[in-house]
Amino acid sequence: MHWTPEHAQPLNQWPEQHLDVSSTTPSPAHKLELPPGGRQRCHYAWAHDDISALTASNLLKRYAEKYSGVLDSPYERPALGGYGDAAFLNGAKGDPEPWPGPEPPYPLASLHEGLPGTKSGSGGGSGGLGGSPVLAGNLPEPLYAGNACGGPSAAPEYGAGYGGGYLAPGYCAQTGTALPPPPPAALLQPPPPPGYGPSGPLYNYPAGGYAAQPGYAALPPPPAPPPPPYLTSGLAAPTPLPAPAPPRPAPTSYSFPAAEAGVSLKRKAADEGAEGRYRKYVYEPAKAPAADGTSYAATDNGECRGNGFRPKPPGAAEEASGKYGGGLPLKVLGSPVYGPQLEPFEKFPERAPAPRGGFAVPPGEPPKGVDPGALELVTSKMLDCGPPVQWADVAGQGALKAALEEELVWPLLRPPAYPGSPRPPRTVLLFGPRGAGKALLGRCLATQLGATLLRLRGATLTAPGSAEGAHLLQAAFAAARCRPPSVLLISELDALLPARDDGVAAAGALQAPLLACLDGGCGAGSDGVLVVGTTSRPAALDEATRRRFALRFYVALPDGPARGQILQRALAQQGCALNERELAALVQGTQGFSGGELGQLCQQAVAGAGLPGLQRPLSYKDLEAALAKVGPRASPKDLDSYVEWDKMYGSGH
Ligand SMILES: Nc1ncnc2c1ncn2[C@@H]1O[C@H](COP(=O)(O)OP(=O)(O)OP(=O)(O)O)[C@@H](O)[C@H]1O
Ligand SMILES: [Mg+2]
Repeated sequence: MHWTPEHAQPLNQWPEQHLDVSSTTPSPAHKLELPPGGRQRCHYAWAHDDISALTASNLLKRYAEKYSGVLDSPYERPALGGYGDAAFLNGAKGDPEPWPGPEPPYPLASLHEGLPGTKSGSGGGSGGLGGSPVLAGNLPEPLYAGNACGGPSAAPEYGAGYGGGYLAPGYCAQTGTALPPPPPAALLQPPPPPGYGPSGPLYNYPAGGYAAQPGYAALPPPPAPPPPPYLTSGLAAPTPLPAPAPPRPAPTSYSFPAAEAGVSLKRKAADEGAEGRYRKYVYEPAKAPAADGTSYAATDNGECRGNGFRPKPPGAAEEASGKYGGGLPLKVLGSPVYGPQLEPFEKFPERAPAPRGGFAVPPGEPPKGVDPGALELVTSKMLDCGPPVQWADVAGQGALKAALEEELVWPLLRPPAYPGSPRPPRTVLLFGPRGAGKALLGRCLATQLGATLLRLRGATLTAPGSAEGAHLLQAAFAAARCRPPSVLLISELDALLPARDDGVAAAGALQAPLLACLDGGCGAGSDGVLVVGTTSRPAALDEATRRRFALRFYVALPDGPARGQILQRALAQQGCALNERELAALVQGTQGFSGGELGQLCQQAVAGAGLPGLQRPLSYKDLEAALAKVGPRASPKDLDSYVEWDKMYGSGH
């Protein structure tokens, strides 16, 4: 058949002039899946009118020579009638059946071979997608793992720089090197007929393309570039890309970001810190105190002119020993402090707890109405001289730590902006599951405020009966008030209140003295005293008690990374170091555990291993065995109730 220019009529006249071609070779841009059912005469729309007649006839001749065998290939093709002409010829209009069954589409490359930009000689490995972006767009992803050409719409041989010309397999955009400017697309590829845009499938291949075809898996290496004659003259043949890198093996191990080298996380944290709310909390090792010692005004005797809370005096040595009877401070006991958190948290210059013993009630008149014996008891038994707790010692809880710092610590440390300016909050309620870290955060607040910490437990106060308990409570508030700054941490606050669920007043309910002290009774003014109440039963608090706490924060269970950090630290204390895969499995297996329960798990593992004195480090098996005995206490229903309570009464964060 001789192609003549009138064949290349504008497409809108095409229906009147469709062509009967003796050759069954489709124009490359209109390569159709020949319908199954044997050899058929096909009608093709030739719609390009830009290549010269000579070129076209050369092309035709070549196609005819090269592809005359195609129709003898073994694939069964459905009868052409299976696709209405309109459907067949205007694939975008019709919706022909997707190619049936597993039968693979015949190897495309052999059909595209000999096309401009393709290699000469025998059909190379398939997988080269025809140049037509639409054709390519609907076929399986190119099988090259490292295909530099992007998704399926770009032929895996050349990048877009070639405008999707007919490309032999194996050429990819030289992303690094500049390709010669692409030849005018019209030269390389006849424009698709109207209605076939790159977006609309020209041939309605199944959207997901075809399943990877057998035999396609191991593609032969990309063939050599086609000799120049097949490329529009003047274009240098693109240099072949090196064989694509083999796909990377899936990562076998799980690495806790916080467990990574602090540097990388710090860099990451710094990046994360660059924007967003936690900008100022980018984790940094403690900085040396500023030359003048503090970043806020302090009276000459080192007392902070703020709200009675005192910054750490410049250069004050960290108290070496702590509540652990001369043991190493908390930080040293475990593995190095938690690596920078996932939500990094800036540390204030590390603060030492108030000097030990400095809490003795000043000589002279004990505060009025306070039982001296109780006072003595409180200051000796309830004073917490534990090691300082820095923000980084609390794993996870990034948002909560930010809220505590911004809404509590800073306002308390900052001197009043002006006389009569609103007083910062002096009471905060931390609620959440047992062992979630509420008391730990209370201790952290005392460290950040440079305050002395007095710890009370609701159960301890109610045990000796309400009268005794009331004296202890009043003495605690009085002691805190006569030695500011101090933090009064009252755990299990709910134990002080009448048990609301059964309506019967709990023995020793101390609600009245509690509310009186929270209202400023029990001793001198409450400047310089922060009361931190914690409870795992917030619903037991009645409205009167709830309202006494200006801030109420939910302390949730640790998430995966936080659990990993707590486990790593607890295991380090047992001389146990799991590999990342084991650690990941353990983190996965301790979903719903609180920090306290993770600690119990490790202790159970030690006990279970029957290792008096730990002759050998704990193994993963010991921990697995312990998992059978220690489980999370908080049920999903409990967790939901915390979230509900937080929504209703929480300060949010
Ligand atoms: N986020 C955390 N990071 C590090 N350690 C934690 C964390 N949460 C809990 N722990 C550890 O778990 C143990 C229990 O923590 P804590 O006493 O603060 O829990 P709690 O919420 O006060 O429990 P309860 O409700 O029983 O009083 C402590 O040893 C603490 O160090
Ligand atoms: Mg507690």
